Amino acid sequence: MDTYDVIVIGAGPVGENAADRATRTGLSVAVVEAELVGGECSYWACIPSKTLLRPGAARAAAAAVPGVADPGPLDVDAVLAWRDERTGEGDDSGQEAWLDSVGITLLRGHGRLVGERVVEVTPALGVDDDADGQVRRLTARCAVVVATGSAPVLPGVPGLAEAEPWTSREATAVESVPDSLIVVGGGVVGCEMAQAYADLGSHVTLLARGTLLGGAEPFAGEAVAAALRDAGVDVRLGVETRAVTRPEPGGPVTVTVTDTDGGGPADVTAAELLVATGRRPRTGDVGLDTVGLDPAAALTVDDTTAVVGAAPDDQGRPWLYACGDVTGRAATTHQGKYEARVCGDVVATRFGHDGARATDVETAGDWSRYRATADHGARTQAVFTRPQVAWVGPTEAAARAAGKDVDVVTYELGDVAGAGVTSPDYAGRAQLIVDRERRVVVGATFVGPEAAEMLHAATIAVVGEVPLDRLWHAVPAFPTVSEVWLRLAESSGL
Ligand SMILES: Cc1cc2nc3c(=O)[nH]c(=O)nc-3n(C[C@H](O)[C@H](O)[C@H](O)COP(=O)(O)OP(=O)(O)OC[C@H]3O[C@@H](n4cnc5c(N)ncnc54)[C@H](O)[C@@H]3O)c2cc1C
Ligand SMILES: NC(=O)c1ccc[n+]([C@@H]2O[C@H](COP(=O)([O-])OP(=O)(O)OC[C@H]3O[C@@H](n4cnc5c(N)ncnc54)[C@H](O)[C@@H]3O)[C@@H](O)[C@H]2O)c1
Repeated sequence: MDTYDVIVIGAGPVGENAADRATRTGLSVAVVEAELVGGECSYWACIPSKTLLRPGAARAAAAAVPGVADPGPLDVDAVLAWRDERTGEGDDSGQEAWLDSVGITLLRGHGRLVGERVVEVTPALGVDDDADGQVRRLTARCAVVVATGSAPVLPGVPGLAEAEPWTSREATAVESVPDSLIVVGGGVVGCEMAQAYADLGSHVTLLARGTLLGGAEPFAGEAVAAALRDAGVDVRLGVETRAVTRPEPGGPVTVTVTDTDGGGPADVTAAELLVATGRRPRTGDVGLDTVGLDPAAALTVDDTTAVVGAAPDDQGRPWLYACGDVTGRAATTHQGKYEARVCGDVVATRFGHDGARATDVETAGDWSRYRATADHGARTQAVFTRPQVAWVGPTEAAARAAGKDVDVVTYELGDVAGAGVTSPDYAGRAQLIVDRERRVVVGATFVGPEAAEMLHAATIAVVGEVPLDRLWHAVPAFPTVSEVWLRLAESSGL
């Protein structure tokens, strides 16, 4: 039996980071990966989707400025080639070399708990495993970290599974762009992919059962819906998908919808269908039942990333940890990697060779490196549509639902001097949610060109709980769009 101090199941961005931090006090760490080191994010999610979106954004930015020649349509082959270059065409040898360089052992195969601190690795389909097809048993002296990510959810619509729709994997790995595409789901994947495929020349129909980007402020989804329509996307809000038919495999596909208020039915036909109706934590085949946990549920963790409900080791220390999509806390790479840094540091300190510091974890405060506190009030998200949407902390509705007494301050980005010199038709909106009593920013949303780049200032204000009176002294440069901070402060009474 192979023994390591720490075993991480899943070498996505989150597992890699947890493993890296856990090595820092001298612990030996192995990661088990069933597919590609780098996970969903590197090959089928963040990186390919952003490379598919960036050329359209760059073209639009150029077209919005007087004096720049019409950039014309995108060169689709060149866009796909850039996507391939950025994703390494599914070659993870670079990431494998990085693991090696930081002293982490990679074991290829499917990892599954078979008891307390014992992990079985079985050969995974299509993976060149390290044990010649043999099952290996590994023991963790200290801790096991589950970082197995999430998988797309297909709703139980009649005919949908038989139609073999795309999930985000097929949409981001596409080799030729279909003439027309139906997207079911108005969340982040649905909106970003509708944008990308419209940019790439496909006729896109976006079917959303509610509004767009339901997790964001309503004005954000409204702005994205309007802009997608301007870009030629047929955006249908408030429609329920009832049935799907695809008579010939690979042939045209028809989706039957009804209005959620009772209208319809109506048919929409296209060359391809993408289903983007959410993801669920990948917990089903990780052996959670062998350690007394529910394999059908997300792995609930406390702020040290220890799994809630797992029995501690014989010294009373938590041995099972989880971070990233599998916890159901947040489903973004940056938030997952933040949890991974906390997880790795907790494990390294609790079990590391400098045992004298182990109590640091127990005595640490909320904003120490040993607590994933930002997961609660300071989660960030950026959506790379046009306009971009970026937010930190709760929306106004979520803040009020949580019983917070807040003021809401908004300002149109187009009215800021920096906007006028960025492009003549620059438009967007910034909104702050301000705790009325403490006069600190608890949430912020930006909608507009490159809004994602404006987010971090707000994140610092929220995490730092910077009072508005002090923010007043953070002077934005002229003429930048960030001058909106000054206008927002004025609007809040300064
Ligand atoms: C289309 C799309 C675009 C996205 N764009 C962004 C973006 O721009 N920015 C952003 O922050 N987030 C984005 N996300 C979300 C982001 O991809 C995820 O939050 C992130 O990948 C989560 O990382 P993870 O390591 O938890 O999981 P994953 O990236 O899913 O990695 C988990 C790894 O575990 C492996 N694994 C699973 N089970 C086992 C097992 N039993 N044994 C061994 N290995 C196993 C998997 O093979 C995988 O490599 C996007 C998601 C999608 C779908
Ligand atoms: N830029 C980014 O950070 C980025 C990009 C893409 C994805 N992601 C992450 O990936 C995760 C998954 O994205 P997603 O868009 O699949 O999920 P999501 O939860 O953001 O959106 C799913 C959408 O599908 C709708 N839906 C659910 N069931 C449906 C049904 N039966 N019929 C029609 N619509 C239905 C929901 O109402 C919702 O609007 C998100 O949590 C997101 O954080 C992040």
